[in-house]
Amino acid sequence: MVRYRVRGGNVLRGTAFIQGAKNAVLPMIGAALLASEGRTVLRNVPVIEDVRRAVELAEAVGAKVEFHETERTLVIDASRLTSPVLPADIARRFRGSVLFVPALLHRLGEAVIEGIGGCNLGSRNLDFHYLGYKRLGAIVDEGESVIHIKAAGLVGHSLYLDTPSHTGTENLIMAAALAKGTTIIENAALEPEVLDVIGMLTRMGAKISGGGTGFITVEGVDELTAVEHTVMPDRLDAGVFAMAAAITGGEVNLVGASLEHLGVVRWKLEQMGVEFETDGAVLHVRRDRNLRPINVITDTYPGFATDLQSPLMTVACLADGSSYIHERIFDGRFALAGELNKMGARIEVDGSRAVVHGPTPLHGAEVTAHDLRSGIALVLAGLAADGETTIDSGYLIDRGHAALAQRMQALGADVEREISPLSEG
Ligand SMILES: CC(=O)N[C@H]1[C@@H](OP(=O)(O)OP(=O)(O)OC[C@H]2O[C@@H](n3ccc(=O)[nH]c3=O)[C@H](O)[C@@H]2O)O[C@H](CO)[C@@H](O)[C@@H]1O
Ligand SMILES: C=C(OP(=O)(O)O)C(=O)O
Repeated sequence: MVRYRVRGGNVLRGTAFIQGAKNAVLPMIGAALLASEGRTVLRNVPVIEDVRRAVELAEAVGAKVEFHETERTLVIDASRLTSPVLPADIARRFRGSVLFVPALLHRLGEAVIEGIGGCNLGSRNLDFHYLGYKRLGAIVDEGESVIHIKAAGLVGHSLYLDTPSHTGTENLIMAAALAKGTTIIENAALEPEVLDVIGMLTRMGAKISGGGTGFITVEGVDELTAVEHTVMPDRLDAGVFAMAAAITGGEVNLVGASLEHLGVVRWKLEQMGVEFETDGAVLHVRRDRNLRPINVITDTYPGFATDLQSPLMTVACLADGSSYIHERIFDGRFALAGELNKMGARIEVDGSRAVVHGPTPLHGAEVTAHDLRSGIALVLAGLAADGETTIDSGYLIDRGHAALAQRMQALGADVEREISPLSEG
């Protein structure tokens, strides 16, 4: 029912406040459920739909949760969990629901997964999670529609991930944190969000070493304590606002953005002609020359983040020449190309590779978000387009970006969020 309306042509200037990281706060809510006493306080929580769903899911399993949205603070009391069931009507609406499983296994001895949601990006398997739980002693019954996991006390073991899964690493660390004995996780994810979650778990009393090396050791402890933790800034939100400045030839100050976390994304944007400068704790971004084309291959961190590949595809439409994009993480991320082509782009897709023929002036059109990042990529396209762009299925954008329209308006963009009876999402 949510739709974004963007009228293009305005150059973005001013200050944007970068939200706390969606992909850090969701596992942290899962981690908070591991504490059987006391109240956890999470600060810098992004006010996004995924967090609202996570609050509903935590309440569904028995936790008491207060989301003080104005203060961007969550207070979670998980001293009494009452149900192992992750109900389909909530769990199917976001991916982070998968991060509740370790707490349910430790606290209630079982977890019942009626459905897992998240962006529709092609195949999104969970086999590393289930194999890991099994190696730690759980019984996993993968039924047609319901997955039932039982564990009468997990025991440490050596684990290996075929690829460094982000949530897989977080889940196996949480499962190992309260297991008996030592767990080793090889080929673990290196994303900054994973390190922030390890930081929180460590303060809760978990014994975790090797974070950021790909080889993590977890010594199980008997209990974890509720703590206060401030969620790291969202590097994907920061990347999007940097690209919004870039695509409009503007100049913005990003408060709360970490240049270090942008990693390769920063180097690629610089090659395209975008300038970054840190001014103390503020990141200054501007673009005042023609955009150059770029080659991008997505990868797990520290490679180019797949979640920023979609907005980068939009920026590439305006570059002077052909850009080449190879998507290596998800097989269903190029639905965006068809939407951008409706706006005048010339993008050819061949399997996991795309060639963006720039520069193509974009014009407003009625387009659809297929997932969170294609949605925000279409907002960027609308900013650069002639005329008006409407983006249906706007709920997907609200899953991951807080107060997007207001923050864009503060930079001078003409972006409105509206509730439409005609569209879905
Ligand atoms: C809530 C959250 O943090 N979501 C992020 C997380 O998703 P998520 O944790 O789901 O992504 P993963 O890193 O697990 O998945 C990456 C790839 O590994 C495959 N795979 C993963 C697990 C598994 O058990 N088996 C398997 O084959 C997936 O199909 C996919 O092709 O990382 C993605 C990749 O950076 C990001 O796009 C998402 O924003
Ligand atoms: C893929 C994403 O999210 P999720 O894993 O929550 O679906 C995303 O944030 O772009």
